[in-house]
Amino acid sequence: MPPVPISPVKVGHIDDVQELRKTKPRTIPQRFVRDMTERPTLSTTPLPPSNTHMPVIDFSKLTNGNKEEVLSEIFNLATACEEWGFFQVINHEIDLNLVERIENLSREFFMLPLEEKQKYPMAPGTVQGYGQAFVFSEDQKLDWCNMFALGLEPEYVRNPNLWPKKPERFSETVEEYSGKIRKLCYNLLKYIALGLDLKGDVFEKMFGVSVQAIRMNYYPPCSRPDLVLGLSPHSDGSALTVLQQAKGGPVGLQILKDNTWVPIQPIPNALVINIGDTIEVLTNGKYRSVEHRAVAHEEKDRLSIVTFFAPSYDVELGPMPEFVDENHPCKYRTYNHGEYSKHYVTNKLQGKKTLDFAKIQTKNTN
Ligand SMILES: COC(=O)C(/C=C/C1=C(C)CCCC1(C)C)=C/O[C@H]1C=C(C)C(=O)O1
Ligand SMILES: O=C(O)CCC(=O)C(=O)O
Ligand SMILES: [Fe+2]
Repeated sequence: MPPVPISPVKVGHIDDVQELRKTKPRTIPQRFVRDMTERPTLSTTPLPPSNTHMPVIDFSKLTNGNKEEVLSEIFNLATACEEWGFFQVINHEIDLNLVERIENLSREFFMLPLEEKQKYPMAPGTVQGYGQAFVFSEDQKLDWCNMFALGLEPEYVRNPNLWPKKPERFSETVEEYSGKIRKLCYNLLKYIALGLDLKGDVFEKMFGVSVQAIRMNYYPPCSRPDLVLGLSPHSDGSALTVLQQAKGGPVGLQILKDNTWVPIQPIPNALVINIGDTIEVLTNGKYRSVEHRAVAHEEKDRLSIVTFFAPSYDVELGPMPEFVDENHPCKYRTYNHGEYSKHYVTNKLQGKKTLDFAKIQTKNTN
């Protein structure tokens, strides 16, 4: 009898992008070359700042402002969530030394020899460890990116075998950083709730022990950034995502706004926050998770550190009654978040397609 395959997912050979880059290939391997319709726009003519500068939220005004400042910043936050689905947070109260340490350690991790990183392999069809996530077939195009991801909270999403021993203090720093980001997420959810005229603790109570995961994305330079994508277009399956872009990197994040891919100019020391699919469902689409992607750069590498913050897997979710009435019919069914997570991580990143899982299909009457 032939041996039983360990994983039914056949992904073919996945080149390690950093190693590939070292060989300075004259042509980009076909598996990374996108079809014409998917290739990125790397416009050299700058868009007006009103398009590329996503809203900025001053967190210190929310936590320490006078009554007027608090109310006005909650209003700005609500507008950012409704009109952009993305915003940058300044004065977030996370020690800049910690922000710098996690950045340096992440970079040191990616700079380790391949054999060291491969001690923590991302098995085909899974999302934790070192490798490339969301690849499910041999003919799927690959992203110009190496990833390292870890489940953090609750205990049931952790895989202790994937926590690296090198660089020194990496794991402790991930724990320290993630504790602070968790607090920031709970705080942001409180102000998002208040901006929606809900009780401040509604999401914290609803989410149970929230799921949290971290992913470091390393995008090496690419001789033909016009042919590849750093990260395929997707929305995040989380409630909130927190993105830290390493200092000195090129513009890489693009968000789909009014059908145009808009490059986002990083603000030094700010964190980028985006609304995930969970908040879209809970608000019945009032706040939407926005499709985004990353592009590569010809000369510069780029590093991003991403936290996904979501409800516990046992939570049942659906649109909250406050957002459903005769003018706003219910757009999503009620489902279990654990099942949504499973669906999300077992499908390739493809715009907002994953959310079809929850959408109530409306009949086409034409
Ligand atoms: C692009 O999105 C992701 O990589 C991602 C993965 C997160 C996860 C891990 C890296 C390990 C632990 C499980 C978990 C699925 C959270 C996105 O996370 C989103 C997607 C869902 C669903 C979610 O809850 O967060
Ligand atoms: O690197 C980036 O800017 C985007 C990362 C991202 O969207 C993700 O990891 O989900
Ligand atoms: Fe994302």
